[in-house]
Amino acid sequence: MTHDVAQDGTDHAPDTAIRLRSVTRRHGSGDTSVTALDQVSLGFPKGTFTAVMGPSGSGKSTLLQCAAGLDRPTSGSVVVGGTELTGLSETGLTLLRRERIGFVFQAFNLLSSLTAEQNVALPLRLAGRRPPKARVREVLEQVGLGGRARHRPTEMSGGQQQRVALARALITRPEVLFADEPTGALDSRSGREVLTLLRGMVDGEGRTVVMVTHDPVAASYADRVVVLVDGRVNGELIGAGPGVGAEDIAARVTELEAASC
Ligand SMILES: Nc1ncnc2c1ncn2[C@@H]1O[C@H](COP(=O)(O)OP(=O)(O)OP(=O)(O)O)[C@@H](O)[C@H]1O
Repeated sequence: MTHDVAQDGTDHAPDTAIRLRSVTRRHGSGDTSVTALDQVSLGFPKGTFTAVMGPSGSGKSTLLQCAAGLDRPTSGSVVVGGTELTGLSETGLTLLRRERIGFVFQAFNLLSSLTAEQNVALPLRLAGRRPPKARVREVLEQVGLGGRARHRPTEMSGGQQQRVALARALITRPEVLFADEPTGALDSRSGREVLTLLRGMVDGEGRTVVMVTHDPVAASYADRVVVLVDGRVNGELIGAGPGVGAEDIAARVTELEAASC
């Protein structure tokens, strides 16, 4: 897909949620430096679900962190919904993350002293906004936890906690949802529930989801699988999509991982 990039660096591709251009992320310097991402160029079309796979240490989390404005590339550019992140101040990045991006992590990251509804309302409170009760209830219902609003994380299963984390990510109606191993700590049934919800956010609401996973079953919920090896995109499966089995994905990802050897 081609499109124009204006002189001011804004990205006018209306159908691209995130674009990475030649993104390199190096840690450290000199002989001990590690290149976590090496000239990665990728676009994530709006309303699609992408899984990022690859061996341990291949740069998957770094890719997610750079794309989400949680980490800054050493070089290259990241554009989210037309906004070039590399030019933003820390405050600008914080605001963008708060208003336009949602996150879900393997470890849920809920505050244990708060109830489900208080956890869900937190992003709005942090933004200085009064969380509308109806909206909090709506997102909790969306993830199937309408009856658990007053429960604390310790009173919920792992799958329920991850669904609270999902509701918290959705409260601001983000354009893009990033998920780093969202099912990594869950049993397979709870994992499937979370993946079905992620899929629904793409199909039902047109959101863009980017998910790091080691699990071909999780990847089988995505439209596309990007395979990273040694910080580079080694290939991708387009139209991975629902209907393509996890075994097929596992086999094709293994082939793509080996292709650099
Ligand atoms: N803060 C850091 N300082 C130094 N090296 C780092 C740092 N963060 C990541 N790295 C290195 O960058 C490379 C990519 O790490 P990253 O966590 O992105 O990989 P990953 O594919 O997500 O791995 P895993 O599947 O094991 O979670 C690895 O070699 C890692 O050791």
